Amino acid sequence: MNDRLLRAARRQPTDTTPVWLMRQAGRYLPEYRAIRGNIAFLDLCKHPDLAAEVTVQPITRLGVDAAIIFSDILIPVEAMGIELELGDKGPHFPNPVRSAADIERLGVPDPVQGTGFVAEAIRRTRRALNDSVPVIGFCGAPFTLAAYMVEGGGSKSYILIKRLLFEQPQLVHTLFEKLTRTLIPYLLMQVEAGASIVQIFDSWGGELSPWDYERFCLPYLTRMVKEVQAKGVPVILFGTGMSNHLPLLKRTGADVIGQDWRTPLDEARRVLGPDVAVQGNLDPLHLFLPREELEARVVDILRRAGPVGHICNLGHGILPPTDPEAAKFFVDAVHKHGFALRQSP
Ligand SMILES: Cc1c2[nH]c(c1CCC(=O)O)Cc1[nH]c(c(CCC(=O)O)c1C)Cc1[nH]c(c(CCC(=O)O)c1C)Cc1[nH]c(c(C)c1CCC(=O)O)C2
Repeated sequence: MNDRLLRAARRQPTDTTPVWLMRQAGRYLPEYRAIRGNIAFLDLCKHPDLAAEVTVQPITRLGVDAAIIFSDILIPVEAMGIELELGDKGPHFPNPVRSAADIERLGVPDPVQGTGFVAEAIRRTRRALNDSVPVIGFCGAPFTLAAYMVEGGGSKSYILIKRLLFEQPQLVHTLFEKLTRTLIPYLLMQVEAGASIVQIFDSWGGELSPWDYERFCLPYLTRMVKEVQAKGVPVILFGTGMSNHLPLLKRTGADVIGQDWRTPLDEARRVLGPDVAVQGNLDPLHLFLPREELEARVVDILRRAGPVGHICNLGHGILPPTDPEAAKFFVDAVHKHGFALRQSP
């Protein structure tokens, strides 16, 4: 198996820098759009054969060093018994979670009964890949998931979830506790099915001050990280807008801390110290730069990160209008300059 990504996560030497792209299976790929043209997004997630097929698409086309299972962070939330719609405008919960009774009604699903199709997609993906690259499992973090559940969908201001947090903190702790008791077995099911590493997406965690993040999020994240690591599997923790939260993220014990493009990786390293790996962090919009400028950004990222303990990636998900050739150029440039960096560090 190409184990560059797993070695980098454990800060072991590699021949070059491993790379994958958040949202690497998605609408920028014509072969994804061809399948998605005939099936709704949630149905695609729940159809293990097709989910495995789209998971493998970017491996074949881009030559990335890992597959991330095709699914969504909201899949286990739906299994808690709340109606979820995923339309053109993003996720929508027609009956958002706003009261004690709403939280009381949520279940803690058995992972196989509620979301067994994810495990099946992982098994089929591993077979299709013939174990050529590792499979990344994932879930959302309690705050990011709760933000969708309480707001009823995406948000710009996060007023409802933050008001609930500050006006009725005990309610939010009850919700986070239920989410954590759902997410830990969900991640362990993915590990059991063949995920070799997992990523926790706290995409909107940067909306909270470090003070609130420490009190409301850290205890749950730390539990999730510990339980996965107890199975011998490394954990990547990713968030955006969290330059000032890095000391907290480090305290979760995660093996890898994912960075968006706002934090230069040498600065992240200065704060995080030598015993944590970093992931990132090209601005997804940089894939629209002329090729030689894109290449210069890659060289800069690799130099700042150094040769050990770096998984290269975008700073957030790849955007639908991106040219797949630009994504391929990015992956090739990381591999080429990653080799060169190790010849003359
Ligand atoms: C916040 C979040 C969500 N989902 C996810 C996050 C965290 C990552 C991040 O911060 O971006 C995680 C996610 N969503 C998807 C994956 C698949 C794996 C991958 O290739 O990275 C992963 C890891 C597929 C998807 N999830 C979604 C799509 C688009 C669905 C389609 O085909 O129409 C895909 C490929 C839908 C989705 N799902 C979500 C949103 C906001 C949207 C709509 C945005 C959009 O339309 O691009 C919630």
